[in-house]
Amino acid sequence: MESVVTIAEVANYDRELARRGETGEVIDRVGFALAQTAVSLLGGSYGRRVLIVAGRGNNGNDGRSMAIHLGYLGVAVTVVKPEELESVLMGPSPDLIVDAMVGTGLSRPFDPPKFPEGIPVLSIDIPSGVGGDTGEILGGAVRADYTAVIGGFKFGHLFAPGRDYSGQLVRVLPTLAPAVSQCHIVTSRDLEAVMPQLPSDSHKWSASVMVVGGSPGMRGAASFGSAGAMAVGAGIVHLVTRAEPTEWLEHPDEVVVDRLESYFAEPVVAASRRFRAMVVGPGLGGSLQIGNFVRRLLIDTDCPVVLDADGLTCFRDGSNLARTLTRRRASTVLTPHRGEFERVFGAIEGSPVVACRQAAIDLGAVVLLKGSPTIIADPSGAVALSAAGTAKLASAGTGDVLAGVIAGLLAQGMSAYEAAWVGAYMHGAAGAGVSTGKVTATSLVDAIAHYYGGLHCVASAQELLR
Ligand SMILES: NC(=O)C1=CN([C@@H]2O[C@H](COP(=O)(O)OP(=O)(O)OC[C@H]3O[C@@H](n4cnc5c(N)ncnc54)[C@H](O)[C@@H]3O)[C@@H](O)[C@H]2O)[C@@H](O)CC1
Repeated sequence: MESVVTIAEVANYDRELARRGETGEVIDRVGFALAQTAVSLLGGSYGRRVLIVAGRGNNGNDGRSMAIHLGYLGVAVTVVKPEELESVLMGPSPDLIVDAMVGTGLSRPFDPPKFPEGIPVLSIDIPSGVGGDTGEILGGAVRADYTAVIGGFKFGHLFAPGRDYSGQLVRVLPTLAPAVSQCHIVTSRDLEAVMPQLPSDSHKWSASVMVVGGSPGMRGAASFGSAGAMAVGAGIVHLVTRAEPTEWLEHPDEVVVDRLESYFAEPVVAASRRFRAMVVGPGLGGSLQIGNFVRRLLIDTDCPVVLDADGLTCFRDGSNLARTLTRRRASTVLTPHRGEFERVFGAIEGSPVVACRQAAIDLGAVVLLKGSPTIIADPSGAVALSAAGTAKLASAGTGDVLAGVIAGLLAQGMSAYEAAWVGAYMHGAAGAGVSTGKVTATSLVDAIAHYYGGLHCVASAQELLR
């Protein structure tokens, strides 16, 4: 996984470089790498003009170092302070403008100078004016066509609106990142490394999933949860539901439907002993009686649970949920979208990463906050971000599919944290690959099955070669 660093981590790292007397040497390496990046963007150096707008801190120093290396490469470079920009723009037009005004040291609202239209802009590290920890714009910000990310990604590259100001991200010296980072962005390579391998003598109960959801008139959500689990290799899925039998006539035969006669938890707890993972909540409804039913399931069952939708929001405050989860004997993954998260934990002020991590620590459970990117927090403090996906995924039933996918992976023995970040990435990447205008839950299930199949082949081949 690629690391994502906080501004405090970068500042500590920079202080450590200064203490060791290595700042100058590092800035020289950064300048060299930035010059190479610019030349590659310009398609050469001969006859190219670059204008660098440099501030007073190390972001500006990166720009000044870049200027020296561009000069060695034969590029005509001009370095100006932000306040001098207007006067140099009277002369010949540059082929590239470099924004080296403020990087991670942004400390007050920024007033961006006006750049001429039609000339590409490369920001160093992060566009000036974008908050590194949140992606918020402080005052105004530079709209970059490219951002040369130095060392680790910053949250501001990944969260809107900063993401939309960053343009195309280009990595520069990726190893130049603080070793302490607890946050990573998931890539497809990470999935190949952790795909579960079921033993050759496995049978359908080796990866069995129970979905508890659906209610009269609310059949779809639980059905999509079941299909999601099947798509990633669950051997058998039992759906336990209060929905009317007539609502199941068109249900796929692979899923066994068990009718729940009342919201009395004991029979479900007894039946759950045969299963390796559960999804609790999609389409279940939100009455007090259902709240008590869900609480009993969480306390009395022994297999990992994905708590989704109504299963989550029947806990109207986080402390009640925390009390219940401290009595659980197995792992739990919570999968709220922002509205559900705020209903249970209160409004998110500032960084959603900080809020999600705190919720995971407080609950001792994995919390997956759906969004762009999706944040997956482990109680240890580790955080993964999944930026895979597309706005087309915002359609009814896709969240239920995700809950089922995570349960399918849990049933194959993955840890709660791994199953959550793998599930989130697979869900987003498969959805992005759907070629139709809108991703329906049904088309998403097919795409995930296809994606999972491809990954599984790679993982099996690697296993054979070991
Ligand atoms: N580990 C890393 O990631 C490394 C980072 N380096 C660079 O160092 C940068 C951080 O350097 P600094 O900590 O010196 O901080 P910056 O250079 O990003 O910003 C600090 C300077 O900007 C001014 N400033 C702050 N807010 C402003 C605003 N709104 N309007 C105008 N001026 C403003 C401050 O007065 C100060 O002069 C990174 O973004 C990166 O470019 C590299 O040079 C070395 C390694």
